[in-house]
Amino acid sequence: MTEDPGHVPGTASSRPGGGAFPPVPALHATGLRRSFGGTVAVDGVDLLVPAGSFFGVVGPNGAGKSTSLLMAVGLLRPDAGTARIFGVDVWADPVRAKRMVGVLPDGLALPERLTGRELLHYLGRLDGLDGASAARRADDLLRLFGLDGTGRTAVGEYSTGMRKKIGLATALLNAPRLLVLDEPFEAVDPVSGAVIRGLLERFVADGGSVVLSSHSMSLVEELCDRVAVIVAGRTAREGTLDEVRRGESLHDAFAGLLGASTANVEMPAWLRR
Ligand SMILES: Nc1ncnc2c1ncn2[C@@H]1O[C@H](COP(=O)(O)OP(=O)(O)OP(=O)(O)O)[C@@H](O)[C@H]1O
Repeated sequence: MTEDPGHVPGTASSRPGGGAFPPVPALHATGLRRSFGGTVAVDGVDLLVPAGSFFGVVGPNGAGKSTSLLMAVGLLRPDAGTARIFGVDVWADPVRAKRMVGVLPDGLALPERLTGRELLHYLGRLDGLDGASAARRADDLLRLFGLDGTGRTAVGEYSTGMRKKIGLATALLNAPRLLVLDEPFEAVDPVSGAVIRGLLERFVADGGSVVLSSHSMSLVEELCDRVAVIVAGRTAREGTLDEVRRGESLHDAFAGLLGASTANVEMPAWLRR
């Protein structure tokens, strides 16, 4: 079943009888579950990302954020659960669903021997762009991310931050309506970080939707209007930023959900001077 995928993000659809459908979410995942062998990675994650929102996903290491995002965009098959992008089921109609989303997965595998420009041009052509458009978008994106001086350098020789930026460029290449970005600021220098941040804010201001996972609570607090906290494979709390932090800082709310404290760190005796 679909939920009116042609609907314009952020607006209520009207029907002839005068009533209004609720706006179609940019992303709606329910009951996601996934195990790897004996390890339960995700054990009941729900994500409701309204169209036009800037949505943050936070959680401790190993909580299941990356696995949940992969399932939500149709890159990893869940053991159970559903995921829809603008109402289109990512498993029933993957081509249509994937056309609307740009993804930066964790540990993105890239063709190592291509230059950044060749990679973007090639992916653009695979996405159906004509040669001139693919070349123009490749050049625009390389310039945007400060990679236009990389010349003949193969992606395999890129630094960690450069790989993150070329990954982001690939996510933007097909001008998606939704961006799902797994730790987009990780390993990125401060100037590039500011560019990415400005770009994402502009993307949302223009009607796009963004889901990003991050370990930076301050960044999530500054950028996101909605947040999901994933703990031990489940959505522990989800809502507007204020609903999730409940009068505290996001950091304190997060630590509280984990029952964690950094006040009394037990230093092993052998490490003491
Ligand atoms: N391909 C895989 N094979 C086996 N186990 C996996 C695989 N992918 C993830 N896991 C396990 O699933 C759990 C959740 O991992 P995941 O990467 O989704 O967590 P995360 O919240 O994104 O963590 P981090 O913040 O450290 O990136 C972990 O226990 C991890 O070891």
